[in-house]
Amino acid sequence: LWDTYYGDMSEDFQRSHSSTTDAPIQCTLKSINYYLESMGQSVDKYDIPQIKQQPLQTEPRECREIIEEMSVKVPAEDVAAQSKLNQEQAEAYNTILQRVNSETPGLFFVDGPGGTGKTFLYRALLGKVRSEGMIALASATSGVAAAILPGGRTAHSRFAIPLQADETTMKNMSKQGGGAKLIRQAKLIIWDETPMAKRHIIETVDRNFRDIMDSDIPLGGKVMVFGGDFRQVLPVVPKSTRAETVNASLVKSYLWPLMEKIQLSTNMRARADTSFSNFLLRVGNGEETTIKDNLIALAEQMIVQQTQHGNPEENLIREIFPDLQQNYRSTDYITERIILASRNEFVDNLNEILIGKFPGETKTYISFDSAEDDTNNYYQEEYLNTLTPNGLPPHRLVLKENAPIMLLRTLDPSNGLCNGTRLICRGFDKNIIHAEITTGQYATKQVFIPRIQLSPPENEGYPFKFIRKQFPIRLCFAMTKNRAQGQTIPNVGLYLPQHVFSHGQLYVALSRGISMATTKVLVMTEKPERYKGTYTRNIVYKEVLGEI
Ligand SMILES: Nc1ncnc2c1ncn2[C@@H]1O[C@H](COP(=O)(O)OP(=O)(O)OP(=O)(O)O)[C@@H](O)[C@H]1O
Repeated sequence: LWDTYYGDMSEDFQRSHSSTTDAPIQCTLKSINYYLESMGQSVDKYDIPQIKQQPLQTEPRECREIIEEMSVKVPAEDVAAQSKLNQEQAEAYNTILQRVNSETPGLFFVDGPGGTGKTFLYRALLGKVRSEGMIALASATSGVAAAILPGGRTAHSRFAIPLQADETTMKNMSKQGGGAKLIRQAKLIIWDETPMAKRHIIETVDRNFRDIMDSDIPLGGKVMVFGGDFRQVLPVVPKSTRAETVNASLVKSYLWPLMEKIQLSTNMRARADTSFSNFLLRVGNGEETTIKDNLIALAEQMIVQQTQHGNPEENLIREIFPDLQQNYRSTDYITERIILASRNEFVDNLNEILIGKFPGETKTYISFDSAEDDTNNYYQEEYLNTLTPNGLPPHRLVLKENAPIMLLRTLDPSNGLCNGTRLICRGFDKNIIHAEITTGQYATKQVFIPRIQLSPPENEGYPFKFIRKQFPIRLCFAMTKNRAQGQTIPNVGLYLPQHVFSHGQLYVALSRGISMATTKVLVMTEKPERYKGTYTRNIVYKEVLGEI
């Protein structure tokens, strides 16, 4: 890639440094390194020319990590948030800030059901600490949750966590490097969505912080705020049993009893509809009355009625995307609604119906698929085209201008392009798609998405290395429930052709919404005999919640 694209990548630098041959190379390498570092990588890991060390300067230059952190802007709304905190949030805010100001260790876990304002609290804290000239680090388990926090990074890139961390993983960050210096200087560190991370990962960070801080105190004695909601998605352990999932959870870590628990309980998202927020809490805690097999009743107001004729999906689509033909150009209309389903095949089907209804000219991008090391040509391209492994875009990507899409890879986290970021298509070129970010702090930012090579995760179980060259995006009128975690979406449709099958799925989906009136559920499973009303399954691993 370096040899092929050096000419293009260095064009600007060649113009401004025409007198030397080395300067354009060094500038190009530094510019590539800038992007690699934001993804926890660096040029020295690749077999290309290397960045030369600068001759010693009289004034020692601050490292990139600290310069970058000190330049994170504090949004005015985060400063304003400090005066809007509800009583529970204000108590949490004061307790945490007291530790920051007195420079005493603090190991907290902010627990609160979806919508209780955990993110709101983090943003108020980050705003306060940063506006006083101190360093506060924001991280989250997923890219989307990280992108909601100003200066947020995924915990993996922020703490340089190896992909395969386990009980024995020790050092992941050099003690002398910029990352370690940043940790030492940080007065506050936030890690949102911790319940989604495997405990081994958090324990690896603990070992590393102790090493960096030369301290035996948990997390090196930093003021560390973990937070999240165990009622929502737990760590994903492929093909695991319930006991294995529970064992991978933070509640089973030696760190858990050491954390000071802070509880938030007022649902700020659905504060205008208390019967909805109380219902959500009962669903999340597994306290909603069941009739049998974990079946719970849903309020009639939320049910999408099925007519005898026609597609049931059509009724759900009409409820969530009313008057699509008149509203499709409105960014607010598109971002304020979503249909959630549990499986990719359901999501694909709904997206296909909706893009068909969406006004405008169709643009289709066909992927180029190949199987690496398939010297005998066992796997024909036509066969590869039919595969759509988890997390990969389809072979035929059908789009329209103004249609909603979701990014499937982290391309540039410092500019809001994370795995899971929602966008709207604005224009199409042969090898580039012009889009606008619609979620998080980068909303309204115009970006370009390139066509890239993608492979499924190794545990997808293909006997060959599958490579698809395609734009790393999917349509996003509908998406899987787990992807919606952390987001507030005013009009939520829930598509249930079958019952949910794992912990927290029903709750994550329902708790994205703000009221019963704007949350619609299409239940297509058989009605239980002798019971009136509509029922669906709610699965809650109470053994995890019991530890809180
Ligand atoms: N004190 C507050 N005043 C006004 N609005 C608030 C307050 N706290 C939270 N909100 C609003 O309530 C909604 C939900 O808050 P937030 O996203 O912070 O909840 P959360 O606990 O992080 O939810 P989830 O677990 O689903 O990610 C947001 O729209 C947020 O702006």
